[in-house]
Amino acid sequence: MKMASSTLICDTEPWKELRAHVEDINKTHLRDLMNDTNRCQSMMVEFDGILLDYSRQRATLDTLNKLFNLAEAARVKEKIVRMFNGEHMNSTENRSVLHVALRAPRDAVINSDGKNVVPEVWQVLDKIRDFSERVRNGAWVGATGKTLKDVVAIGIGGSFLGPLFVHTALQTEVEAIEGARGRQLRFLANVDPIDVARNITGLNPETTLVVVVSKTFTTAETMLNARTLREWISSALGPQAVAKHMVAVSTNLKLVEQFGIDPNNAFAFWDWVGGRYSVCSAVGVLPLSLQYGFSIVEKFLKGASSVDQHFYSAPFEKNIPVLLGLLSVWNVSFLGYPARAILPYSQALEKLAPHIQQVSMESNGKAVSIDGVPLPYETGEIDFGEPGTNGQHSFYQLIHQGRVIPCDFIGVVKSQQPIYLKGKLDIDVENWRFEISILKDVATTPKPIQETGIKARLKTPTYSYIDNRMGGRR
Ligand SMILES: O=P(O)(O)OC[C@H]1O[C@H](O)[C@H](O)[C@@H](O)[C@@H]1O
Repeated sequence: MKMASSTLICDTEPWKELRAHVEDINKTHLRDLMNDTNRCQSMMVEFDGILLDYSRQRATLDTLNKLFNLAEAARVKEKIVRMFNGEHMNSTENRSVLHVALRAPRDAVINSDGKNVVPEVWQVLDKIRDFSERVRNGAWVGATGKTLKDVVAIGIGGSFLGPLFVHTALQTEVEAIEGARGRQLRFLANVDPIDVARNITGLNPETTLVVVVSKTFTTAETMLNARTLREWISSALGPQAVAKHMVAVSTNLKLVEQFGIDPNNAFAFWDWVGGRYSVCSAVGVLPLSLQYGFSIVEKFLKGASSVDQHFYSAPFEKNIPVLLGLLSVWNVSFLGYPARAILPYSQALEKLAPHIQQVSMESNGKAVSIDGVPLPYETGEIDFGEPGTNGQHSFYQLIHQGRVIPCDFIGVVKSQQPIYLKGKLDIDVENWRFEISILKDVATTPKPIQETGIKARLKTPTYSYIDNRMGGRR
């Protein structure tokens, strides 16, 4: 089914069918849905060590089919292809949307405006590899000849949250710990002087490298913080020290130069990268390579590229990003649940929720269609979250008491870190068991995770034990 660009999606048949279908779903109970083995087995998808189990969504296989019809009406597949082909999907700015090119293999061909952008991407990645190695092995030194062992990355929004998330996830990873030995990476985002004070406390300008990260190089908070740290360096070491102690990441190399940073020490990215999707550009790769070494960050890029390929080629029934997107639309625009809780049972994923908050809430939740027509329905969810164990002793109470909030439980099968009390189960297994036990009223018994060979599991129970109709647990 085709949709004229000015037609609102809510005027299409698939949308109307889903609207009518809400009634059917309201008559069902998750306990009964969970008794349907065929349904539950069909609602598990695995890719590259990630298992998505969405059997606890308030949805049937019929709901899914209707959502796939909606995706067809919205021409999702066609849009994915157009995006990867570098078409100007960003119609308001008339630009390509090509963050996928940032992690494409060296020999890939991805065109934007008739030019293959992959060689440029790799030129910058090679430059980062070279620069970060020189800083890390002491070939590049500060103004007084000392090795630069600490990095302060200044940036806000997309120039902050993605890199912070990955940094937090790597901090306890065994190989990354080795790469980071003797080094510190800090992030300065807030214009509040307290954030400046916190970030320079304990650092010596002589051994500190400042990375100013800003797509536009005009963001008020970032520029003020950049001037503040420029002053911190030059008042301690003299103005000529800035060249050795400050580098930049930006699409606006002219403004970088005007600020006083040598353009040779600027790491470019491109206007076809949305700020919130820029973690795989120099925005994330430079500070993270300085801290952990390029080879570790390259693994992160490879992982992202692998999910890109999955998103591009997997049929929608097996496509994890597409399924999660469609279920969000179902929950928000049809079932009327405004929020989504992101609940990783892993402290390493502590900063996932703030990152997703920007990626999701700055992208979705629009009041108008792409053609500027006001929308008569709600879009986009309110994302929030914390590591699950901590959330259990905080905001879960409200959820237990009957407010329906779709929850994404993220379990990790093998923790980055061993437990210290010998003879106990691995801590993530404990958490997973807890999750299984709280779902016991509705769950068919999941296979023990040790047997699945899966690295991570993402569950998306819409109401699970949360719904009062289940009788509640607490
Ligand atoms: O990277 P910058 O140009 O400094 O922008 C930082 C942030 O600025 C604004 O808030 C935009 O809405 C964000 O998407 C962006 O990430």
